[in-house]
Amino acid sequence: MLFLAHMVVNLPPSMPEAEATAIRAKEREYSQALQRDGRWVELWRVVGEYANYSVFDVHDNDELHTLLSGLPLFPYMNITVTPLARHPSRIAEKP
Ligand SMILES: O=C(O)C[C@H]1C=CC(=O)O1
Repeated sequence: MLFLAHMVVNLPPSMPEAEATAIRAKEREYSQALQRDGRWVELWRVVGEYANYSVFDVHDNDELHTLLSGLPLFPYMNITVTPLARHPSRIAEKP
């Protein structure tokens, strides 16, 4: 199942820079592992915002929830999830 996720990151200004840097490094490692295993299919920065649009390919809602709630930045994110279905007018085929 494909899902679009909009993630907005709000790190508290009071968070020490070293802590913010460490959590961002963990987030990068976590997200790249999921990209490598094919579940995090797209990752795009929203221009001018500390936010992204991502596409996930997972088995079900529970898997997506587990994956999202495991994000190191999860406690500092607002996430909106939209389930996706194939558009009937789409030409490009993806397996
Ligand atoms: O930077 C972000 O948008 C938040 C998050 C998503 C992937 C990642 O590495 O960090």
